[in-house]
Amino acid sequence: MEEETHYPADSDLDLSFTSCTTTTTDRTFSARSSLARSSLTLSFNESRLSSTSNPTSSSTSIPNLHRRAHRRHDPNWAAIKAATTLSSDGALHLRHLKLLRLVGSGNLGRVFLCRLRDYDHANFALKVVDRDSLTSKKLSHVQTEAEILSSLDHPFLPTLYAHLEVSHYTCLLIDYCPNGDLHSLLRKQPNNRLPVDAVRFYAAEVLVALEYLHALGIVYRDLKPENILIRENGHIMLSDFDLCFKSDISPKLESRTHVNPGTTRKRHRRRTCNCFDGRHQRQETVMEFVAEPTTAFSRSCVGTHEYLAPELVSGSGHGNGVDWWAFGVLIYELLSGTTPFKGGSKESTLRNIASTKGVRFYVDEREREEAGMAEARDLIERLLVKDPRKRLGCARGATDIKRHPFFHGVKWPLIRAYRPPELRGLAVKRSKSKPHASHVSGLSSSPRRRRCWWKRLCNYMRIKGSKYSLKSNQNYYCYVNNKVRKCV
Ligand SMILES: Nc1ncnc2c1ncn2[C@@H]1O[C@H](COP(=O)(O)OP(=O)(O)OP(=O)(O)O)[C@@H](O)[C@H]1O
Repeated sequence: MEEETHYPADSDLDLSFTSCTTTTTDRTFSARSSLARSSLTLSFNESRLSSTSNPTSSSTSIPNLHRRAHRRHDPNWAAIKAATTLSSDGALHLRHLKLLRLVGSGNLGRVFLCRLRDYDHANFALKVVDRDSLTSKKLSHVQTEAEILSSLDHPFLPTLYAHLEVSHYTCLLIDYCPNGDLHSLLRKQPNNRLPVDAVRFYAAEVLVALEYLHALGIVYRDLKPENILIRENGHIMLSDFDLCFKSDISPKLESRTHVNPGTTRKRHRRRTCNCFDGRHQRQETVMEFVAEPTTAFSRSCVGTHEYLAPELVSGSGHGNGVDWWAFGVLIYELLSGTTPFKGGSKESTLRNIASTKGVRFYVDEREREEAGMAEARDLIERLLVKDPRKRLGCARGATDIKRHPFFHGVKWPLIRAYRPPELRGLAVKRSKSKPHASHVSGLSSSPRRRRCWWKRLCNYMRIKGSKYSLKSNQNYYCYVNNKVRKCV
């Protein structure tokens, strides 16, 4: 079926943004919005980003992001560049876009799927905000979102292709995510929960995105599955930056000493004797880059009830620790289908968060045995520490969290190349280039799973009657090495 399209002219904005919604889209949207949890804002003394745009003037602009390193091969930029080359003033205008359908609405505005008029192969999302219908506080949220979007350059965060100020509308052109959000995806899974491997994949990507935001001094403050969108390639894109808080950061290099019994590295090495077993251990001093806004401070109570950190609920002031708390709630929800402090009402949820009671897990035996579950529970317990000073991530940020055993084996620099999980209701378009050999999950396979693979491989070799017989003291890697040597 052909999609209904509408070509907006800069002069007929009111018509363009109200006439192209189809009944189907409305149905999809209302189903999603009834389940999604809304964010709250209770501002006491907000320090907001200063606005650079003039909201009354009509203007069009394209941020100069395409010069940035990781955008060089982005086909969407190529399409935008082609469209603007033909434009008389070299800028992108609303008339260059055709709106295909409404994909969702939020507190601030509506989001449309759109394409460039003359370059049909690239999809974009256009967030349209009617400034006339917003209060001054919501207007400041729009400005915050626009400014933060324009400063981002990361694969797990949106790219702002254009920021159009036309009449009383603010339009932000960003990447379109056809796979919806993680909240809707979770609801499509058996028992509303994801397997541990899939949780590790999404958690690792969110962690890297938060690390990047924190390095820019941005505290996200609205982490929840509804704000984690899934791109066409199955990787994530954090969205919704209107509740962010920007602080000054002072990146520093910190030295950390860690004990490594089997290290062969020569750098900064010192030998110590273990008092308990008398064995020699090596102490390594590693220099680490820490760029977390650990001194950021805001008193506003913003976020979504079930994801609010205790210091947000009490209004005692907060920093980047609220994101690490929400990160713990997120992992809990992805694993169990519910949030850890959820009560019968919003008030009782807030009471549970503010109480001294710790996190409790309700998992059945089968789930308890799932490889990685124990590590996941340990990580959650360390993140959901009510005192932010003792919470994992609050002292040195993502660096400490990445080191937790739940993420053991994840090769962080290769995170973009990991194969996304295959889940019910998720249609992932595989890239032509070969993805990294291991899925994030496969890297930290349990000894039980490795034994299982090993057994299967032995059976297979027996059936094939291979001349490369496997002895029980050989492992798979020895086998592969032998085979390679013989081939040579
Ligand atoms: N880039 C995108 N691709 C696909 N869908 C999107 C995109 N951005 C937003 N959406 C969808 O549009 C809806 C509203 O978007 P968004 O949350 O950004 O609006 P908002 O006004 O900031 O909402 P909120 O009430 O959460 O502040 C959401 O359901 C979201 O899933």
